[in-house]
Order: sequence, then structure tokens, then C-alpha cells
Amino acid sequence: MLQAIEISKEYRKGQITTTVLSNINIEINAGEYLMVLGPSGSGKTTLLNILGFLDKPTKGSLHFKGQDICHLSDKERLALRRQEIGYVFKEANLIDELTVSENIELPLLYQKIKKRARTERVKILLGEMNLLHRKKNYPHELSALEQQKVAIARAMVIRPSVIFADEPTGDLNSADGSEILDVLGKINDNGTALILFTHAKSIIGRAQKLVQLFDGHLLLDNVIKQEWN
Ligand SMILES: Nc1ncnc2c1ncn2[C@@H]1O[C@H](COP(=O)(O)OP(=O)(O)OP(=O)(O)O)[C@@H](O)[C@H]1O
Repeated sequence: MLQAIEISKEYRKGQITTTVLSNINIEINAGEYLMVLGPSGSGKTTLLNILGFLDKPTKGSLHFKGQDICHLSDKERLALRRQEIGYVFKEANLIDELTVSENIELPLLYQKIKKRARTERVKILLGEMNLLHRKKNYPHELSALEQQKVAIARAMVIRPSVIFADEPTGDLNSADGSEILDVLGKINDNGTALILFTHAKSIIGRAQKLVQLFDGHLLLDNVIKQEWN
């Protein structure tokens, strides 16, 4: 479904070039759960931005469902992103002025989905996240766990093919973090591919596939595949 071939990313400042990612090859199939493990500064966020069509690589190519992403216009990439990709970050990044329901509904407005269908979809997600009683609340009235659940619901509202999660438990205590990983795991069980970026070795057992990133290089030797029943 998603294939990165020989991806590199460099930043130039005057005469100085910094290589942040070097020759990355990654493939993720529909419904797969991949974890990208790496310490701070290893290039995880840079890689997420490229794999998730938020940024372009300096070299290499990215294919999604047979389409060459790097050759799309910015407008085409944005449209594809809004239809196919969900993002969950360390911080929930909810809009303070909107209620829980309105935050979740927002991506559907970009897709020009009719009001009745939007309301129905939001209700389903609120139910799945056990947040129906919070639908009229504003983000500041929620716990950190609830805020992150709203962020996941907002990512899921478009029925994405893949969810990118960047340290999604980074701002949570371990019990809440574990609940968020359970929620994401369930979403993956139901068929959505999940690519989770983390520095936490303790959680790698949750994924089907693991790659390690170190100083912008993928340690391909360390790819581990596990089958879960
Ligand atoms: N715009 C930029 N210009 C120059 N260097 C950058 C830029 N963005 C990131 N970097 C550098 O690229 C490296 C990787 O950064 P990145 O944020 O991708 O790592 P990370 O693994 O996500 O780290 P963290 O977990 O701390 O966020 C870092 O050394 C960072 O300083």
C-alpha cells in the first residue's frame, strides 16, 4: 500500500548540508502495524512527515496505492491526505473553541460530507471511544486521556487507510498511555494500517513489524516480524 524507496532528507543552511535521513526503504501493506523505534533526534518525525505526505524527500520516491506521491501537486497531495491519512501526535492539538463533537467532525467538513452523515459518523466514534457524555464539552474540560481519544476519533473520522502516530503516549502516564495503545491496537485489528513512531522499547511487542531508526539510518538487519493470534 505504502512504499518508500531510497528516501533521503537533507536540510541546507548556507554552505552547510545536514543529512537527517539516508536511503530509507520501507513498505507497509494494508492493515499492517509497523513500529518505528528510535531515540530522540534519530529522524522519526522527519520520516513521519515524508511517509505521511506532509513533507517531500530530497531524494527517493514514495508510492501510495500505486501513485507516485512526489510527483503530485501540493493540492493533489493535500486532497489525498484528507481522504486517506489520519494523524495522531504527542499533543492532541484540539481546537479550543470547538466542542468535542465539532473537533471530531472537522475533517469531514473539508470533504464536504452532508450534515446528517457527519453527525452519524461522529456519534459512532464518540460511542467507540466512550466519549458520548463528553460531546458538548470543550477540550480544556477534558483529561489528557480524553483529549487524546478525541484526537484519535478525529483521525479516524474519515475512515483512513493508515494512521500515523508520533509518540502518541508521550504526554500521558503509563496507565493512560496503555489505554491509548489499546485503542490504537483495536483500530488496527479492525483493518486500518498503523505506523507508530516511538522511543519506548517496552511497547514494541504490540506491533507486527518493527524497524529501528538511528541517526537517520534504518537498521534493516533488525527488522522483526511477529505473528499474533
Ligand atoms: N528543519 C530542519 N532543519 C535542520 N535540521 C533539522 C530540521 N528538522 C529536523 N532537523 C534535525 O533532524 C534530526 C532529526 O529530527 P527529528 O525531529 O526528525 O527526530 P526525532 O527522532 O523525531 O526526535 P524527537 O523524538 O526528539 O522529536 C535532528 O537532529 C534535528 O535537529
